[in-house]
Amino acid sequence: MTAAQLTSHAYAEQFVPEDEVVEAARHAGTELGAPPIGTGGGAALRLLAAASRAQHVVEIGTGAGTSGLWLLSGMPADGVLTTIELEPENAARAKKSFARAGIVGQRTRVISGRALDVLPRMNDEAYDLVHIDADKEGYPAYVEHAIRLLRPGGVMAIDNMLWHDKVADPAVRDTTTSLLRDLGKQLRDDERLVASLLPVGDGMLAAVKRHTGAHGR
Ligand SMILES: C[S@@+](CC[C@H](N)C(=O)[O-])C[C@H]1O[C@@H](n2cnc3c(N)ncnc32)[C@H](O)[C@@H]1O
Repeated sequence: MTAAQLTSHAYAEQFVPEDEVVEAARHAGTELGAPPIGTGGGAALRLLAAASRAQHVVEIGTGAGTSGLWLLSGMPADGVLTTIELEPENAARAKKSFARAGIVGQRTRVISGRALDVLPRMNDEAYDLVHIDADKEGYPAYVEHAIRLLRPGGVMAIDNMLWHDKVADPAVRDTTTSLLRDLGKQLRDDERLVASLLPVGDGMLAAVKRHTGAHGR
């Protein structure tokens, strides 16, 4: 990247400012070792939630609640976020983040547990948006659950799909980078989806689940 491109990228990342509750959640996430979504990624999540009028949202990987706060700010006022988190300490901090933001209790369900234990209990085609931001080795399985959970026209958002600039470099072939590179291409070519890799934050792959039979090409 040229210096001008770097400046534009940094400008875009900070374009939508975060409020102080989001900032505090982001710092808490970093301290807890649960890397929070950045401001650019958060603003993109808010956009996707608003554009899809996401009433029912699932998140895999709550952290300290940074991405959840962004999602909630784009959802309708009575929308419900169900977010799954392995570490009880992170889940507790996320609940605090949501309370600090004045989110009423009925709007969030923070489920403590392993995503692959929780997801199979969730209903098919009952959700408008699924955000995936947890352990990378779980991503292929989370994606399949997300496609099952989404209504036709629903949106999937997957964080870290550029994986610290390693995915774009074909010479980098460690396990996580290869997994994310392969997964991105697989989703790009998946007939069930309309996908785009957005260069916000660490890379957000966003995809809409097609209506059956609507290939539109
Ligand atoms: C990158 S952080 C999530 C950051 C969060 N989305 C945010 O913006 O603040 C990943 C989170 O996924 C959680 N996690 C890791 N493996 C998990 C699993 N198998 N099931 C559920 N959560 C998991 C971690 O404990 C961690 O809090």
